[in-house]
This record gives sequence, C-alpha cells and structure tokens, in this order.
Amino acid sequence: MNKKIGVLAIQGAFQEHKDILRELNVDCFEIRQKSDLTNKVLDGIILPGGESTVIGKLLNELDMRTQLQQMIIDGLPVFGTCAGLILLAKGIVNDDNVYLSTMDIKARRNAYGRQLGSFSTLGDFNGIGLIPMTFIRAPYIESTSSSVEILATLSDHIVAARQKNMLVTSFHPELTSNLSVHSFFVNQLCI
Ligand SMILES: NC(=O)CC[C@H](N)C(=O)O
Repeated sequence: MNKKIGVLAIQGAFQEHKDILRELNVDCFEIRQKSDLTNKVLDGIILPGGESTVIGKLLNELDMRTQLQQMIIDGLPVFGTCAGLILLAKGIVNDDNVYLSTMDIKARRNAYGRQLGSFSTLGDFNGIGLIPMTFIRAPYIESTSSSVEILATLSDHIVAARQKNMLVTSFHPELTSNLSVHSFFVNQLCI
C-alpha cells in the first residue's frame, strides 16, 4: 500500500517537501491542526525548515505539541530539516527553549553566523554518497548521545543524524533536485 506522509504546514518551507514526495510518488498531505494528526493514518511526518521559535509557538497555540511529541515517542517516523531539527532536539546550546524534545542531540541555532548565513556545498551522506547540501541560517548538531547515528558531517560539525524513528538534517534536501534523503526517510524509516 502507498505510504502516507504528513508535512507540518503551519509555517516555513513545507511546499517544497510536498513537491519532492510527489516526485517520489508518495501520498502526502498537510498537517495544519491537531485533528490532522489524530484523524488520519500517518506513516511518517516531515517537520520543515522555517523559524523554529515561530513553529514552536504555533504548535503550542494550536494545541498540537504534546500530541505530536507523544506520537514521535510512540515511534512515528519523523524527518526534521533545519528548524525541524531544532524542534526535535533535547537541547539548544544557544537558546533556553526546547520544543518537542525527543531526540538526544544538542543543536546550535544559526550556527554558521551572519556571514555564512546561506551556502550550498556537496557533502557525503552515509549510505547515500555525495549530495548537494543547501544551508540557510542553519543549525548544526554540537553533541549527541551514543545512541544517535551520525550520517553526515561538514568541517567537523554534525549536519545529519538518525536516532531510531527520527532523522534530521541541518540542510534542506527539499531545495535541491536530489531525492535521495527523502527516499531514505520513506524507505528506511517509514516502514
Ligand atoms: N532555514 C531554517 O529552517 C532556519 C532555522 C532558523 N535559523 C531557526 O533557528 O529556526
């Protein structure tokens, strides 16, 4: 049966994720309110890039945060890009807030500073190979617990990682034409 992936669509770059999923022939729909989480059968969910403070605030205002957090703890496959990574982190080294707080990573927000706010490069992703990586005011992962698998590093900083049902990237694979990270999520995590 076709997998059904939700894309959190309350702020940020969610349309690009939908476009990639469509290219992969995966059914996807927008998650805009709590009932979208509870009323539909979900094989996985994507948390897009955007502004983590805004998405985090909206998750609370829409009464979605605790529900989503519990679903992830219960094993719902989740892929967080950029702000999505920050939402999943159990710690943010340069911010007092935490949001869903399900993944054993410590993130640094806006880690590349103003000068290098946005850039693209090629990087090696474990098991996939060289892929284009586009960073926009990106975080990186400063530390992880030993149960987190590191999938990509750039200049000694962790930019992709997995822990059980959770996959995160600092970069935006949805802003490139490379489908491989989404394909990895759908085929390796959403099973
Ligand atoms: N492109 C992005 O998602 C940027 C993330 C943003 N800097 C934040 O802290 O939320």
